Amino acid sequence: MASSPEICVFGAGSIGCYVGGRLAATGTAVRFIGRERVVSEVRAHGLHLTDWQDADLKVPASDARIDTEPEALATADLVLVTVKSAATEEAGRTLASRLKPGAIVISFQNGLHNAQVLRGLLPGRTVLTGMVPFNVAAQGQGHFHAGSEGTLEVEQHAVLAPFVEAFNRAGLPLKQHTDIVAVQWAKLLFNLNNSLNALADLPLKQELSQRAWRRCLALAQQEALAVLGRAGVKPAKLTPLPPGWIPLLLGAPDAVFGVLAKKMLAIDPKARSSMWDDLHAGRKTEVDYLNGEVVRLGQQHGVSTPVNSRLVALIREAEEGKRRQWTGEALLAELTKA
Ligand SMILES: NC(=O)C1=CN([C@@H]2O[C@H](COP(=O)(O)OP(=O)(O)OC[C@H]3O[C@@H](n4cnc5c(N)ncnc54)[C@H](OP(=O)(O)O)[C@@H]3O)[C@@H](O)[C@H]2O)C=CC1
Ligand SMILES: CC(C)(CO)C(=O)C(=O)O
Repeated sequence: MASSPEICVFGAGSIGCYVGGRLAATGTAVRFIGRERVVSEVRAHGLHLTDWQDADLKVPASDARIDTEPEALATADLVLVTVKSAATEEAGRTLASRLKPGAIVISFQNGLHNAQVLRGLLPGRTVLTGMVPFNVAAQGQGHFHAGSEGTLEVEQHAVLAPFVEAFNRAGLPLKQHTDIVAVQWAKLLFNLNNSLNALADLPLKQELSQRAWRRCLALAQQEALAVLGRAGVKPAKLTPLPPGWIPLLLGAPDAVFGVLAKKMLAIDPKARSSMWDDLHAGRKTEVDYLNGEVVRLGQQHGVSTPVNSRLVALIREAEEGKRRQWTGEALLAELTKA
């Protein structure tokens, strides 16, 4: 490896442009592979990366190395896979014939099995699971804004050593974990809100400020926690409260929640879930990889999961263009009769 490593982002969208953009803006050699729409946007405007605190970084268009062709994979020391879950298999096939010897891969995706899918297609390679806790919204003209807090997490491994400094410089330190499955499940418990946020058609802050929507999330999480309990999986504690207590907090009246859960509501007022982004753009969502995982694990362990099953069905309906206008109260009634 050259003294300063080269990083390639595969799937230049919200997460890829934000994480890769911050690395590029702070002196790391980063190349991006994405679709034509994003490629022409970044070639025209460069990248502008901001966050909910005071980060404000830029990569001028002349320095933004982005292409639709995957040539950059041949020289990368580290590849960050940031496509949506349904695109992971195709990504793996593209990486397989192009990665240089010794290149490592991190899946910075939601869901549970993306790294496993990549490993299956990349035998002999080191593929690590990563987790992005914060929200990133594409604002247009190459501007990507992180609207909530959190630290990048990744499966602990010695191969990460040459890259640690680059992530530190970017202000995105990598927190390494020995039990990444527990971290993934803890994140998935939060991602059960992605489907609710998409059905609510509201910014996250507004949705989570309403008790009825929070009670829907509490139902989905309680169901998931029961399944995890039966399966013997203990989700990691990513917040001051352990995962088992969060449904209780979610059920609190608005005024109490506003005081006790200040951090949970510290979200950019315009931020929405990545599943809302997908529905809004007419794309298939990741619901099968989120609520669908609860349903599958429930089936394996004989635990019924009517709430998450119903949410999967409602999102599938919305994907097919049969989107209903839900209030939190109406959805809560629908889920409690499930
Ligand atoms: N956005 C967020 O706030 C967060 C997202 N996540 C997770 O991170 C992952 C990425 O999400 P996000 O950044 O929002 O997704 P985006 O859809 O914004 O970005 C992914 C990009 O990759 C492109 N892509 C897919 N396949 C290829 C390919 N073969 N070659 C080139 N480009 C490709 C997609 O194009 P196309 O659409 O045409 O396929 C899309 O432009 C997901 O798993 C998501 O759940 C995690 C935390 C927060
Ligand atoms: C950060 C969070 C939980 C909400 O934006 C997310 O992971 C997503 O939108 O997919």
